[in-house]
Amino acid sequence: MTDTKLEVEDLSVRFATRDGLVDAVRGVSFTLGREKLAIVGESGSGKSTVGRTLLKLHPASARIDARVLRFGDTDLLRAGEKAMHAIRGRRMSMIMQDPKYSLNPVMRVGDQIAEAVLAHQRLPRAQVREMAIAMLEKVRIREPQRVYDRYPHEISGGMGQRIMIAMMLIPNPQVVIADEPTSALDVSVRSQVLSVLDDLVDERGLGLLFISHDLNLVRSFCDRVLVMYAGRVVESIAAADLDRAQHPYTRSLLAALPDIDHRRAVLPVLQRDPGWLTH
Ligand SMILES: Nc1ncnc2c1ncn2[C@@H]1O[C@H](COP(=O)(O)OP(=O)(O)OP(=O)(O)O)[C@@H](O)[C@H]1O
Repeated sequence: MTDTKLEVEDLSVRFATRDGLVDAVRGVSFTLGREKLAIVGESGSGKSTVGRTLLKLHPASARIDARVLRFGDTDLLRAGEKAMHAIRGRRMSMIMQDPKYSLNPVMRVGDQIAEAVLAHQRLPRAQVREMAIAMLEKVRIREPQRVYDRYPHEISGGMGQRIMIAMMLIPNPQVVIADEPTSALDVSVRSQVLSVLDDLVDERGLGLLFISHDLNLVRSFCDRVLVMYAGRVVESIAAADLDRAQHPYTRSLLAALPDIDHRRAVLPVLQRDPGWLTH
């Protein structure tokens, strides 16, 4: 791993709710360099809260504490709204699960990319169109000239997700947070989106924080894995070493994965241990 882009030390996020305080993230530490770092864990373990906190997209009810929360040379803890506005979507971007909610349904996809280009630089109309088409090619969309004129409902989920990635790339971000970017896609298009993300890390040298509940997927796609349980990182491990994971929670997640070669009459049930929180 080279050049640290994100540094997180002892991050805690607590929400004030009507039913009391919720400790969503507890003492999480990690760094992100030029790599694909996964955060895995079951629903409610705090993965998305970590991602949103880095962009300070948390609701007002959240209380954020950390010893270090740094993006490049910016101290995110002290960064005000103006500084965050300059970072969000420019230097650090987020890809959400479902592109349908992010694309404008009444605007042609090419025009949406062109608008994103124009938001960052002033260029003549024809050149903007050329750039938008080049971005579509970059995310491996075939017949980009035709796709340019389509509306979001006329394209597939996988194509929509790649269009979102194309838009996100325009300002050349250093860090991308992808929150379950492929869970709404079927398996055949999932690999197209993953290979586009893979190229970005290789070619542009960006850092990818890949949030997922799918241990099998991150095992083959990511370089390192943080396993979260009830707000804590219980294990941090190279993806290639997952089979040698030490923590009982990681081991039970692995044991619960379906195995096509060994059918089981009874599916394993994950047995929880209160001691996991103190490991
Ligand atoms: N705005 C909020 N107000 C109150 N509690 C919240 C808020 N956002 C998240 N939480 C709580 O924080 C905890 C962590 O939620 P988070 O969404 O980060 O988990 P997750 O691991 O990303 O789950 P999922 O995979 O379902 O998205 C949960 O208990 C959730 O209910």
